[in-house]
Amino acid sequence: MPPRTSNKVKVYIRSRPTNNFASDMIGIGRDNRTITIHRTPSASVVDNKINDWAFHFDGLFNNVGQEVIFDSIAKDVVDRSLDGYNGTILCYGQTGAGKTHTMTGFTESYQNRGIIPRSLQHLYQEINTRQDYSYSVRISYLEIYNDQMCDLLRTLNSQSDYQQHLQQLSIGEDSGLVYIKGLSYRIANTEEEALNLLFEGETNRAIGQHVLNKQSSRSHCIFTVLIECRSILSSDEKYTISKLNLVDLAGSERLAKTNSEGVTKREATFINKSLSFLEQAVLNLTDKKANSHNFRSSKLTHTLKDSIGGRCNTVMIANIWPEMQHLEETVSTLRFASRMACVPAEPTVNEVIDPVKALENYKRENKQLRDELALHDALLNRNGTSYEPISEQQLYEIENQCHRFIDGTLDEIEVKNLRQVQAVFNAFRHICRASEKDAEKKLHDRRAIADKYEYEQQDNQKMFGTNPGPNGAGGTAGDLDGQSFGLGAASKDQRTNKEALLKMTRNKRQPAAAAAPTTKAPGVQQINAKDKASPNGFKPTGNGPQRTMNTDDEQYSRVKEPSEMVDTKDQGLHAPPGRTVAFEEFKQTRGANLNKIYIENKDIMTVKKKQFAELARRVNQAKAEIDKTRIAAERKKNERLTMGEFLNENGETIIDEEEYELIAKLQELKGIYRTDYDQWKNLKSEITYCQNLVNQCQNRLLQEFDVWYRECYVNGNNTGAMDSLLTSNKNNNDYQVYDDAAERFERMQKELLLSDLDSMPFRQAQMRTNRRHIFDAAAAQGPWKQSPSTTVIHNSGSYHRGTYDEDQQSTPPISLSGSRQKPMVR
Ligand SMILES: Nc1ncnc2c1ncn2[C@@H]1O[C@H](COP(=O)(O)OP(=O)(O)OP(=O)(O)O)[C@@H](O)[C@H]1O
Repeated sequence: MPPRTSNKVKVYIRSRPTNNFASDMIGIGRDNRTITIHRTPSASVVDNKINDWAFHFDGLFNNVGQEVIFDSIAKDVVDRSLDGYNGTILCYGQTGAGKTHTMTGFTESYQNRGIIPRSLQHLYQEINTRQDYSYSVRISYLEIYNDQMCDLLRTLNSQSDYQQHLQQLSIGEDSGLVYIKGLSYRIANTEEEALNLLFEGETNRAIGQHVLNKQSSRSHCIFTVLIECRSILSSDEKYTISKLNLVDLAGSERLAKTNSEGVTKREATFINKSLSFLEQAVLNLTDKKANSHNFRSSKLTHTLKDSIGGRCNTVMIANIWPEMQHLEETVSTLRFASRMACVPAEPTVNEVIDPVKALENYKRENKQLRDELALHDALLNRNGTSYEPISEQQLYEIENQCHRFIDGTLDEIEVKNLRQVQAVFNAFRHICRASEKDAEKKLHDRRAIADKYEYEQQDNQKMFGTNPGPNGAGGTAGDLDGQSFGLGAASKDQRTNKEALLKMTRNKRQPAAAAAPTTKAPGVQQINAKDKASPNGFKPTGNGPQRTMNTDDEQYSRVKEPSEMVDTKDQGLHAPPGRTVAFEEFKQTRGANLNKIYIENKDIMTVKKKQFAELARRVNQAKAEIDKTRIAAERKKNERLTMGEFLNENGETIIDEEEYELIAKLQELKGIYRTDYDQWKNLKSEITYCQNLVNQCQNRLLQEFDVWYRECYVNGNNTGAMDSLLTSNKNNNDYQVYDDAAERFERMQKELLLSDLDSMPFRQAQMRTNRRHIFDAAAAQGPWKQSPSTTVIHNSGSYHRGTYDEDQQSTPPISLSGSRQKPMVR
């Protein structure tokens, strides 16, 4: 066994003197640190239990007196508590093994007094020798009975007092330190006062015992000495507060063995429960990953949360009763003790800062520094330098100077001391923040204007010429003033519907229809029929009856709707459909094959992505399972190690079935994990590949659509603007298959505008002019009769050039299927 490392809880074994020492079963090593147990297996019963153990501790005490125990185990803890370290000494073991004897001893026999009275004696003796420090000692005595706490230093006159006090305490925590609310801490200036408190507590405990149990101590008792230590010599604001816990745990017992009944059984259940919580908590302390919350599972563990290991100097004495009939209990005590021996402990001094003293010190230091500065200035003949705090008035003046400095009306800001330098910096910061806020507000206002402008612009583009005309014709779309390009707002019912538009657009490009103007698609005929009665679906002047919308009417009005730029009232010009609509059509015609491949690829990718997600879930699940199993296996291994390893004749380690199963399960899980993980990785590359295919399809689709759109709607000579529009959009990373070119164009414009708000009016005007040029160029190519002198502003807001005869208003102004149909560029 390797020697025990010092940064662990120290554990000692004390065996109760007996004439029946089971020497054939219990062996004590010569080093007085090792104890071996050998249990003879029962001949009649098949017994798979372990029968041999070897435990290694910090010390073993057999047949030694109280003084040796104190000097060897407790003295150092008491000394260190005077140095500011928290200390805990706790006695653990089966009932009757000598815990109370070790901790308290016989209160009536001085020679046989236990650790507590000896500690108190040593404590005060030591305090008297430490002349440079002032100590204040306070004492509390807590009993935990049936998971209820009782303050043993309260005056308890009767049994009912005892029961009443059980209810009055609760446990609190502050920055990881545990305290008992309501527990009294009594000042003890001398050893005698402290012993008085110990005996008072013992008396109260006896009152409790009288009512609640008549046998051994059936409760856990924590005698706490709180030591506050301040230096007398130094004015240091730091001081130490340490807590010395002397714990006498209730004895563990086996219910079956003691045949406990009634109250005793209930007590034993509570004791065993709290001790097993303690075991669990100790086990968790040895496992870094374990949750420290289970300290709260019982009053005992919660109270001792900051007193076992960690920053606390902890020592445990495991009391055993080395007789044959107590072998089971002895093994169980030793096993718990060996677990405790694994709990890490790195004791640290509990230093506290006294705020009052700290303030006094700072004030003194401040004064000294000022005096020194004054002396320094006097030596350098620097008069008039003040080190007083800056007044409000001075601050105002400094800020003023900073403003003037920024404006350029002041060349220098005069500063004489550090405070002023800081004040100047603060003033600059203040000014900077104020102007930032101001700029933000201005930007916000401008953006609001820009957005509004942008919105109007978009709206206008969509509804090119859909405003009610100046003649007041209800719902008539057109220019507001009847002179310009007619950007206005369309009413809702005038807006188009995609399908209708698509239908109409297709009809427009029917080759047969294009060749023979007289052959019209049914939809077209229907519209024309309507046109006869009411061209445009509106009454052209304000005098006629208001338009009533029926289904056909609606359809017609949709066709005329400007949002997709359909032709208006005259025979001749036609606006191209929006790119979204055109794209739908393209996907069903020339781009059908490509679109099919695109959709197929996307579907495959979707399926793969689903598989990918499922696999990822499985991989994660396997990982979680592995982690869980690994923790369990490690815990099992630790248990095995702390109990001492057992080897077979070949020198191989023997492990129990549970641990074996855990290891096997771990291997199996790792296999599953590896397979799934490999699959997951393969699928990941497949998805990347599929994504590339989908992207390629998308791009192809778009490229071919652009070509097709140009062929169908843009005349060869007029493609410049459209080209630039398309090209600029292609460079945009956010390019979406379903994006309308116009929308992208708008977005680009918006970005430009937002980047330079001052240029907004200029750019808007430029856009409008460009549009006009494009339109002019497109219109100039038209096969219709051109008469540049005639300019017609249609109700739809679109603007056509060509022959227009007012008298022809009764004839349909638009022939969607005729040869005169001419797509327009907007
Ligand atoms: N080392 C020892 N030397 C002399 N007597 C001892 C020693 N250890 C125990 N005894 C005696 O054994 C008896 C039981 O001891 P004690 O009450 O301390 O046990 P305990 O572990 O506190 O039991 P419980 O958990 O039931 O309170 C007492 O009479 C005590 O004096």
